[in-house]
Amino acid sequence: MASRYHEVYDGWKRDPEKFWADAAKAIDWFSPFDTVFDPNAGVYGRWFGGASCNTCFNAVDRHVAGGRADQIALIHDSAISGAVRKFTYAELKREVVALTSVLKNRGVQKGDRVIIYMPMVPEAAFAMLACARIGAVHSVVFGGFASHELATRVDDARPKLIISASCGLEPGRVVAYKPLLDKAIEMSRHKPEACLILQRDQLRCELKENHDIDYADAVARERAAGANVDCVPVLATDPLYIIYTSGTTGQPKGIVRDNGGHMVALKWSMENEFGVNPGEVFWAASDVGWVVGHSYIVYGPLLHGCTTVLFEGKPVGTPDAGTYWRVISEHGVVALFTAPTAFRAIKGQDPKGEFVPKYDLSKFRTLFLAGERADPETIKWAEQKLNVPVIDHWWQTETGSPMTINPAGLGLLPVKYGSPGVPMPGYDIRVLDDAGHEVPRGTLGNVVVKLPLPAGCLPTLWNADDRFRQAYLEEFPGFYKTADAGMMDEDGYLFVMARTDDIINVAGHRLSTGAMEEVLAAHPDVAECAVVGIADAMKGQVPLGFVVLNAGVTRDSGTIETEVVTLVRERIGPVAAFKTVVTIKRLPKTRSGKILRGTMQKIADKEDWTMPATIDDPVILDEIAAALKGRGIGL
Ligand SMILES: CCC(=O)SCCNC(=O)CCNC(=O)[C@H](O)C(C)(C)COP(=O)(O)OP(=O)(O)OC[C@H]1O[C@@H](n2cnc3c(N)ncnc32)[C@H](O)[C@@H]1OP(=O)(O)O
Repeated sequence: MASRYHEVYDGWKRDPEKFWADAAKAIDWFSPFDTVFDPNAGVYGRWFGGASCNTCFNAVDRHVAGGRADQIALIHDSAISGAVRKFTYAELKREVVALTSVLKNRGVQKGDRVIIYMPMVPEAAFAMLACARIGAVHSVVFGGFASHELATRVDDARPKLIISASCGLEPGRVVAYKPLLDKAIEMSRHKPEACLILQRDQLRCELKENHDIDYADAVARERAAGANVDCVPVLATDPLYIIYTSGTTGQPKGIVRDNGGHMVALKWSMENEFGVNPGEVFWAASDVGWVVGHSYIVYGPLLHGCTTVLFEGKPVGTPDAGTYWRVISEHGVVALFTAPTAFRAIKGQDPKGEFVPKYDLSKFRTLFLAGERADPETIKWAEQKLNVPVIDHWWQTETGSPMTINPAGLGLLPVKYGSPGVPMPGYDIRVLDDAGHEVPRGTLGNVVVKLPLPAGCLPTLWNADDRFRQAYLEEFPGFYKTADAGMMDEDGYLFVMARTDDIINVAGHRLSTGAMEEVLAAHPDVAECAVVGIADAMKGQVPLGFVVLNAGVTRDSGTIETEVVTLVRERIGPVAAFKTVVTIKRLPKTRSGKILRGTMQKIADKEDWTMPATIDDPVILDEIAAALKGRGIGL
């Protein structure tokens, strides 16, 4: 089929308001919008001002009323425990209504915040939808974060209630969530009024009297009492959720997502970008704690009337490299969205793809990869083994849906390996030099988006308009700064090469090296430190720490390094994958005192580097190279 991409994209460019007004027809509004886009509202404008709506209504209730009551809405497939649970749209509604009633009875109202700190269980999705149903603002915190990170989010979001679970399941270990939650609440200045705890059989936990509520008991009580809570009308511009993402310091940024624009953008993307039809099975193998989980495990598929798969497992080891193919065949998945790391892991264990023919993948049409750079070898391997189009695409927590993709629903364009595709309607993507001038096609520069951002993107940061302006809008006036560096080719395909800030991407997880440095610096024996992201064949990048010890420290440096690694795991969490610290005598700096992290990374990655003209003492770089060689790095 010839691609309609150019026609659709040009149509958006000619008349953006018409484009979004047409897209908005796919959503059921309680009352219509006054303006499609109001440039004078908010920081850079707001979408669908004046409209009232409800995201839970569109994701659940309208499907029940509209003939999908008996269609499976959500499949929980736990490759770790072996359990599979399925919920029809009618059952999903019953679960969500009962939970909403629990929240309501605990005094949770429109505008209140609720933190959800849960493993990959269906109750995490119920919790998100229950908040949406009464207009409460949820903030899901990824389970791989430790107490300190959770506490930071508690203090910023100030939740009335926290919904959590007794434990999560990782391969070979049960992760006790409750002690992490209790410690976070102990550390935070803000204290939630109560915690609703889902007890899992693998590890039950003690509940605190007058504070912790048993999730199952509370929901069962409401169900027995015949609870019924209607969807509360909220403004299209009211926040649906806050999702925290790494900033350049230890203080994460609270990305705000509104109700109206978010629904419109996701519904459009499901059909036109992912090429999926209502009633089909869509699987995003990510975590509800990440934006992919919000957009493409929960909201996107449900808004579109699809069946979504919520998978608790890993691409390998649960139990083998055939797990993904088992899930696709067992549940009739038509499209899978995952991170390239997952495919590198599968390829590493099953290079010949011997597990693939063991399963019936006849319904499977498309593989989507995002979250980190997809290397061409991995894409080609997946194409060859699966015999379906493999679509790399690019977006951010901030945007909530793809900025660039090869749009399956509009008809695929030719694939260019190494490129995550072409800009989607709403995104006028430019590449600028550091002075803000557009560079010629094929030239590397700062990737930016001309304002306004489209429906579904963040309107601001939670309680931090100024930080939003400063972080995203000030450096290139009139544009949103993606903080990615890349280039656009003659055919309008984008190539994304690197970050322009201190964020690194570890297995698709966006992490701040600045936040890690704050942890290293907190060790009593550390005088100075630096963290850089170095290349890793499996995870794309991993962090590498350097520490300079305080004068007079006589303790064994190996012991201190182990303590530093433990500290990062305790403060940030296992997801940081922080495993290596090298003790050095001095850090290389410019004469003005700036640490030469870029040069250190190049030495560790054995890339070409030139002696920085402003370096204070060039000999230090030899010391670094020697220290790294001693650890088998940069050889
Ligand atoms: C497009 C917009 C975006 O970019 S949104 C972000 C998209 N990113 C993603 O969806 C993430 C994709 N990555 C993954 O799903 C995983 O990394 C995959 C590929 C499955 C590999 O998982 P895994 O083998 O656990 O490695 P990892 O690097 O993720 O984990 C490192 C350590 O953290 C742990 N961990 C992970 N998740 C949890 C959790 N929910 N609760 C507790 N612990 C967790 C892992 O067990 C691992 O621990 P350890 O160091 O091995 O002890």
